[in-house]
Amino acid sequence: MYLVTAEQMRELDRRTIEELGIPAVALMENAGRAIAEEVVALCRRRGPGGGRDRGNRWSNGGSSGGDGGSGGGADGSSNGSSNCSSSGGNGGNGGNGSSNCSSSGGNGGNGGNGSSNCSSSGGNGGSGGNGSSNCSSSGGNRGNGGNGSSNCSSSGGNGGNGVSGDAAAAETARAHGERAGFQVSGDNALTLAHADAERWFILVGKGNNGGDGLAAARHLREAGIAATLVYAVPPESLTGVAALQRDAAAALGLPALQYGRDRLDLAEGSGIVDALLGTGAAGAPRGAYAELIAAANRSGKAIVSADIPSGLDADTGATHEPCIQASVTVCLALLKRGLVQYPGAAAAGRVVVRSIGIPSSLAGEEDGVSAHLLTPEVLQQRLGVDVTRRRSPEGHKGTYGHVLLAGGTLRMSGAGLLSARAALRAGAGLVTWALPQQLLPYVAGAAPELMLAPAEDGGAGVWNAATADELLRLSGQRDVLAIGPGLGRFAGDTEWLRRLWEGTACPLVLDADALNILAEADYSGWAQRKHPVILTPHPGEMARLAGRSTAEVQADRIGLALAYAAEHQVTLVLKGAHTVIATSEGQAYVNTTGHPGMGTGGAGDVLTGVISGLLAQGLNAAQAAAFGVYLHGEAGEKAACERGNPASLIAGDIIEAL
Ligand SMILES: NC(=O)C1=CN([C@@H]2O[C@H](COP(=O)(O)OP(=O)(O)OC[C@H]3O[C@@H](n4cnc5c(N)ncnc54)[C@H](OP(=O)(O)O)[C@@H]3O)[C@@H](O)[C@H]2O)[C@@H](O)CC1
Ligand SMILES: [K+]
Repeated sequence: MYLVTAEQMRELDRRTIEELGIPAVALMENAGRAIAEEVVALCRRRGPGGGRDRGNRWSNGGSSGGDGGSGGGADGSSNGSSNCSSSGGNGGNGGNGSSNCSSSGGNGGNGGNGSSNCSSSGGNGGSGGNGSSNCSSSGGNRGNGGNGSSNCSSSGGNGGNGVSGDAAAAETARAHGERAGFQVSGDNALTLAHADAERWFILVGKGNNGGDGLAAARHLREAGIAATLVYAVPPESLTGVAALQRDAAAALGLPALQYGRDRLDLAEGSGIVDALLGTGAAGAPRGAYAELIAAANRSGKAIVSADIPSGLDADTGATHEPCIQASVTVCLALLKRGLVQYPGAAAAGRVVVRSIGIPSSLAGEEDGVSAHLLTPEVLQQRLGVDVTRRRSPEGHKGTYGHVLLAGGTLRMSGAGLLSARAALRAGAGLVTWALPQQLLPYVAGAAPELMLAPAEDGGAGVWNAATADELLRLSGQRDVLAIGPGLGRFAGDTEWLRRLWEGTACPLVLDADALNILAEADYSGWAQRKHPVILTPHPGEMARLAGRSTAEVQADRIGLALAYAAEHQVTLVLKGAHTVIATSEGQAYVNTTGHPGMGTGGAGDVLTGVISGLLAQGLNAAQAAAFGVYLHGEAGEKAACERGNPASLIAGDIIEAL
């Protein structure tokens, strides 16, 4: 999934409108419809008078899709493309071809062959037919969809067999005197059982984001939901397509208030659509915008944001004061970078990316588009990683490479051990841990699979500058050198690192104190390396490397990581929630795996080991960094789950979950 800046999004809008000839108002119409569908989906999830429903996950695609697994488990295995979600009940079986199944309270039916959308609310979904089929069931049992194009819905009772496009079958039925069951449904995505209990305020800004909100208001009204417009500015000040939407809403008689002129209590509604500011926002919200945002947050009502939460910097994820705290953000066309970096990711709540007619293939043609959400698809298709980690039947330990790790001191021996063990679990054929000699009696046998290479330490149990010779010799027969976990600082460490940087003919992974050494050295003057370098700083280490404050690093993680990687020709792994991987060629990947329980000592050492282990197996720097981060986060999730309470997670658990 692409991640774009506001500037890149504007360019894609422009090309869609000017080069493809798709009118701006059509895009806005689609945007409004998508927002309305997500409001309806939220209303369905929480039920009448429900709570705020704040979540935090990304999903892609159709209405109400992707709210996986609250309650029953989705049984969504299907061939082809399938989105299954289940809330309270069991998701049905996805059929062949494209299938969207959602179930709320009941059992989802079986998706049929071809394109099938099945949703079930309170009852059991039936089987989708062959061909294109939309089935929904509310309160009763769903009938079976027929062949051909079929729309079936059932409310309260048992659905009959859906009318199908198979004329011959219908004719046969008539010939046998049977009366075909007949079902007509409305627009399921905009159907809400308790619509009359809902009253939404639509906060409308001056620009196109406001236009999206106005279009959404009309669609909500179609769904039977009362929608009241709240203009932040006099409606007359809207221009262009937003003004068209204003006029359409007025012609339909949608009630409209103007902030500051009319009485308004947002707490009187059941939810709020935030269409104040989008990608055209500049700086902190001003005047009526700021006051409306603060009032919306105070109201305690669910907020659905159009495109981005108003008050968020769409590029960096920084939040201005005030910034909307959304339950759901309906991100339009392509995922904005600011929605995947904290604190923006928290302000956005659950992010749903909805297509509005801007082809994502246009993004692929743009040189400037350089960031992606790190998903299994991106790993496989963009980075060419075999995510199955398949082993060759003919393979042996020599096939999977040899890691040399330099780290650990008497007081920080565990960091080296964790890193070395993680390299083994990542699949490296062999791992040699080079360590100060004094450590040997304490760690020998701690991990029998490891090879140990004691370095002369003069009895002090710490590293010294003279060990560079031994490391250079050892690295000659190894596939990767990782330096840093538990390394500590020592006299002459800058020169020591320079010799290893310049003298090793294999990829280099630098972490922890190796990064601190680098931060103090002017390493741009060191000889250029033929083999790649991966740096794995946490925000504090990144701040030292870049000569910034930690707050500055966190304020624009993607931008800074990209700039640093390009300037220093390294692959950079900027750790933290939603770790950023930036390559020297200008590609950034934002990780989607991980768990708050991973904030524990040694987790970073484990990551260094995993990345090194992957490099040893022949992955290139971008592949190893990205896949390593992904696997590390996934293992953390699994380990946190196994522990029961994430606070109990320790770094060793992550290794065991790999
Ligand atoms: N282009 C398209 O075809 C499509 C675009 N789409 C949608 O459009 C959105 C982008 O729309 P946009 O460019 O009109 O900007 P937007 O964020 O609505 O508002 C800018 C206005 O707000 C004002 N303003 C700015 N900063 C402010 C502040 N800090 N505090 C207060 N006011 C501030 C500023 O007014 P000014 O101060 O300049 O008078 C300016 O006029 C995008 O996110 C998506 O939702 C979709 O429909 C798909 C098709
Ligand atoms: K918004």
